Amino acid sequence: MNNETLATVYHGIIIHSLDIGNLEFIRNGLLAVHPDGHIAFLERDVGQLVKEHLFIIFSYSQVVTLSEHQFLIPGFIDTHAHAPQYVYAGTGLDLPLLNWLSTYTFPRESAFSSPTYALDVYKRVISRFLRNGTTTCAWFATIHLEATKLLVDVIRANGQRAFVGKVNMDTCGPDYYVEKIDDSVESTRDFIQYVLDSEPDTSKSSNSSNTAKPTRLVTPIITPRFAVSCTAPLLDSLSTLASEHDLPIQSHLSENPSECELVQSLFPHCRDYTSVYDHYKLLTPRTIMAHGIHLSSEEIAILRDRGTGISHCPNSNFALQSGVCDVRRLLNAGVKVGLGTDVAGGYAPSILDAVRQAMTASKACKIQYLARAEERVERDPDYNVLTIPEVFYLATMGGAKLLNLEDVVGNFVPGKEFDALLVDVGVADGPIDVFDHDTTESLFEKFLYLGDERSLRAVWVKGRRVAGSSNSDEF
Ligand SMILES: O=c1[nH]c(=O)c2nc[nH]c2[nH]1
Ligand SMILES: [Zn+2]
Repeated sequence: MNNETLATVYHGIIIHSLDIGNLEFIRNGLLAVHPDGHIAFLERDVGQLVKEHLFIIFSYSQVVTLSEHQFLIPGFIDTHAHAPQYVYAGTGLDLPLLNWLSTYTFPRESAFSSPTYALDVYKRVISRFLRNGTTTCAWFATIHLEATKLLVDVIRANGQRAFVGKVNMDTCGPDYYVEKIDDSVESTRDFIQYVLDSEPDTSKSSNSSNTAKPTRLVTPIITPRFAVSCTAPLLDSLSTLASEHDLPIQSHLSENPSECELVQSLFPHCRDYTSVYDHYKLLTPRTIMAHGIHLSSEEIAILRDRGTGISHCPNSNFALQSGVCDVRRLLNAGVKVGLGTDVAGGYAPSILDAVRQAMTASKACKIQYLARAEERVERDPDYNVLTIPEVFYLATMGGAKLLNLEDVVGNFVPGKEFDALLVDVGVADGPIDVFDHDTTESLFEKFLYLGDERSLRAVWVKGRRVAGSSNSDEF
């Protein structure tokens, strides 16, 4: 029997979110992964007898016993990132959104007309995100069909779970980076077919036992860049495409005050920015809107009623001086929220960074609230800063819910697929020092604030090891 046909049983500390604010620490857990990548069972507090005889009880499985400074957590979910923008991540953060787009973004994205260039960049960005523990990502590509197909190929070859969108933009762009509406729609249609045909949905034919329904690893996603860059007929055609193929949708919403004013002037018949997308039937339970910083209460109510969620991208919001998104307000209103890196408006290719900056953004909201209480009083007079369990939830289960993958990934409920990270806070020459007073809880918190790719010994998607700092024989 070779390793591929064996179940794997992990024994040790397992940490995951059952719900927002309900973080479960399992100290003496057993988690079994079926060879097809599904979680077969999760046992809490296994007895001494089982612990001592693991290798006999599970003689038909590989048994992995974690050390005291290691723990398993669900893989991170990045709900918003731009793959081509990785080439200038960490540069060009001196301008606000609209100037930033025309000065840095459009020139760089236009270079993806070259498939060879695209292939080289896409290999590097996917590998970088996987090493940082991003097991699922919602990607924006560029307007180029061939390059976007290559992004799908690279993602599949590297084993990431992903949503990939060919970007649509037929107006308000520079001459060198704008599409004709018919080309935009036709190439999107071609792209959808490419992704669907090259990975048939196995959910109808599977007879795999004890598992949730199998899902595709890469899903096409309809991607109008934002309301500024799409004409009304293009928005119409894209919503038709999404409903014809029952596909998710992603875009940007209410990121920057000048952008909001521009949208209002381009769509004077709509009451506000959110209503533009609503008018063109682009707000569905499968829509992910990045940012949502400057929303009125009415706009938030529309999002909640449509089941549309927000990808919170705090690094980008600070870096492009866009504003501070009040996540507590969105959560209180019942809007779904996940975290996004928004590379390269955000400079860091890591959801650990998004966790940290989400904490800082929440504290900035509180500070703002304290300083200007009379203006914000009707928002939430008892403003509560986000907690570690809440932000970890946003990085895992919250992202899964936003992407409608909550039955597939996000935590370790049996039947879900094993997308996971093996964290080692004691790794030699790593970013974390462990002291005698440390507890499992404090080490988990240190990992969230101080950890980096060295702390991730193994990264799995659907049970397949796709990255990690240990050599692959070890895990
Ligand atoms: O952060 C952002 N990045 C982008 O590429 C973009 N395009 C429109 N709006 C945007 N916001
Ligand atoms: Zn973005």
